Amino acid sequence: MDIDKPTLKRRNETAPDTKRQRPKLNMNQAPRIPVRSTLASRSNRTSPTTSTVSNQGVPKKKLNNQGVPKQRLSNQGVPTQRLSNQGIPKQRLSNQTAVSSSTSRLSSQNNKPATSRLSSQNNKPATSRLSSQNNIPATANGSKKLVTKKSGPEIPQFTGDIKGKMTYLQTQLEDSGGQLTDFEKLKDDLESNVQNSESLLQEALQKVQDLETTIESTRSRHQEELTKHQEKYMLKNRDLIFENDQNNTKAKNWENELKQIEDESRQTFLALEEKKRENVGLKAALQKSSASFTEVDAELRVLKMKLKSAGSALEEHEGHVSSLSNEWDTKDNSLEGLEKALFEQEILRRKLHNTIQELKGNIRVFCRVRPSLESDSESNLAQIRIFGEDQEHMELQEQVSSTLGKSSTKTHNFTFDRVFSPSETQKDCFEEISQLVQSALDGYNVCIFAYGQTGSGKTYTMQGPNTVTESTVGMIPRAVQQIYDVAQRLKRFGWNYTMEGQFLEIYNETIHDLLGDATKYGQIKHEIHHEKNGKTNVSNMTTVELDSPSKVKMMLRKASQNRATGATNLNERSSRSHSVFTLKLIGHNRKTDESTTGILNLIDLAGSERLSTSGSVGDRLRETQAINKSLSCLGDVIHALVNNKEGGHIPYRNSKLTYLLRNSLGGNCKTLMFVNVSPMIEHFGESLCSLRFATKVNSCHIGTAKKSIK
Ligand SMILES: Nc1ncnc2c1ncn2[C@@H]1O[C@H](COP(=O)(O)OP(=O)(O)OP(=O)(O)O)[C@@H](O)[C@H]1O
Repeated sequence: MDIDKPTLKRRNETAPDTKRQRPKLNMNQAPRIPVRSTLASRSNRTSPTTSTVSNQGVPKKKLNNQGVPKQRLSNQGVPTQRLSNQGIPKQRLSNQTAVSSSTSRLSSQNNKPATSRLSSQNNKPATSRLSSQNNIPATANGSKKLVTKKSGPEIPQFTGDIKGKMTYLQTQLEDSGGQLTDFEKLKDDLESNVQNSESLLQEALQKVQDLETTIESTRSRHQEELTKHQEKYMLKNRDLIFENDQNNTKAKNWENELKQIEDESRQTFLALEEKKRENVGLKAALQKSSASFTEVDAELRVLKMKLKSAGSALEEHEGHVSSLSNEWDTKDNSLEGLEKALFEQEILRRKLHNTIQELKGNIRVFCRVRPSLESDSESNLAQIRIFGEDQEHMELQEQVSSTLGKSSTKTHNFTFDRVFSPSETQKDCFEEISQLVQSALDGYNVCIFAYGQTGSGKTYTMQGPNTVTESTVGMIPRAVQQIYDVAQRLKRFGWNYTMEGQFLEIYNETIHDLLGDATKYGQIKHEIHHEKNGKTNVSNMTTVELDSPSKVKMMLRKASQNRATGATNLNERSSRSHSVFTLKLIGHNRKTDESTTGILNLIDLAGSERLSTSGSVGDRLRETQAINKSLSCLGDVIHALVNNKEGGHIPYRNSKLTYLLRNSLGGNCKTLMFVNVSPMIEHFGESLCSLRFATKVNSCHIGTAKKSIK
């Protein structure tokens, strides 16, 4: 092996005396990493994408413990594995080959060969330096002979001088020790170089990162600006389109206007032409007119004269009108006087009317015989004769046979206030009772009720038939209509009336509200209360303000729907309850400040047939018993009123009906009873019973009615 070969590697292998050849590395001249070129290469590598950059802009996978990318370090000439712990493994540093390669790599960073650099530090070529340090003569000199060994340093062969050999080896060992120290120093230098390089690298990375951030922010700013410019451009574009549209519309409008103006000017021109022609005509007419003006002037003068004479005639007429006006004033005064007199007359009429009513008696009985119906047979008609000056008598003939079988005619005579024949109409009946309705308006308590057997015509009389017409309408609607009419008439005398209506039925001694909810019958209790001022109230009742006659129709319809009806063998539509319609009339006279409250009760009693003829059983039997009881109580009350001694007991409380009518029967009240009878012979017995009951009532003279005035 040639130890003079100028490479460190060879020198190490041959292990020559390197004591004085130790490479002296000047730290100031330590190899440096050209920052600029590294940065350039880094930026070239990192710039295409930001996705490989970690938070700090350095790809994570490439960072070792000290944050230095392994690959990059190796690129800079320092192997990655050698940088563990302090960057350079000791075992390799002891190996000169490793140092040599490291040095050569470091030299390559300075673009210089390692050997030449080391040589330059000593200003000598390395090989020559080493050979000079060894002071060993080259083989060519032949003074010393070197033995070449493959492993370990070559030892010169001394032929007999062992001591000299030892000294030589000693010297060489010392040299090797010194060389080792140099290498260790070199290693330290290299390590510090590596550290410097790392810090430089860190700096460079930081700068790269900063640059990347700057690039990123610049890019996003540019992007933003670009977006802004684009938006601005779009808005501007839109505005321009809009402006363009508007301009187009304007241009179109101007075009239309221009056209219109053209048309107008053409028309104006034509009109002007026409006017010109007219003007010529007018000029001609003016000439004509001025000629006739003279004639008109003369005529005007004549007319003025006529007007003068008409003025004097008008003055004359005005005088006449003034005298007529005076006459009118006088008549107006007398009209006022007449109205006053009429008002007084009305008061007098009321007084007389009620005096007559009182004279007629406060309880009156009318009998009404209904006509035979299609369902009745002609041959079964009873012999009934009505006669008397006021149609007040009636005679019923009955064929009786004696116990011996001899047949004879028995006559039954009755007298009432009025007997209505089957041919008499609803209107005829109402004429008679309208006087009592008037009394209710005057502030009296009036009670009109219909009594009779089932099917005798009570409901027909009080309300009318099922399908009602103007001629068949019953007493209740007629009474309400009359009250409306009279109330209207009385307005001129200062009277103002309000009307309230209630409709109830007494079924099996229980009160039901016929204007209420029929499904709640039995759930709501109705109590009768009599106040000290003579008023009667029933609790929980529906009260309807009757401000128009049509409301009465509605009310009657609802009541007839609610009314309990049941079939018996006497009448297909038999009312099994008493129905009581109560009309409260409250009047006030603003002229005299007089107030009145009248009550009109219109009652349709339940059928009065006897138990034996009704053929009722079960529920119907109980109904009939309740009806008969209340009707007999009514008879008892009337009987007691007839025989009334001052403070005598009147059994009003014995039935709901009599208790309800306490203030409408007797004392201050006017009572009218319709006794309805059937013309049929088969009902003869029941008719006789009804007529006898009515006679009993008719014989009563119950006190003197008193008006309710405040
Ligand atoms: N004056 C009359 N003119 C014509 N038809 C009448 C007259 N009076 C009664 N009627 C008819 O006789 C039938 C029985 O009359 P209504 O129902 O009025 O008897 P009622 O006494 O009220 O019987 P109930 O006690 O069952 O109520 C009905 O069809 C009715 O139209």
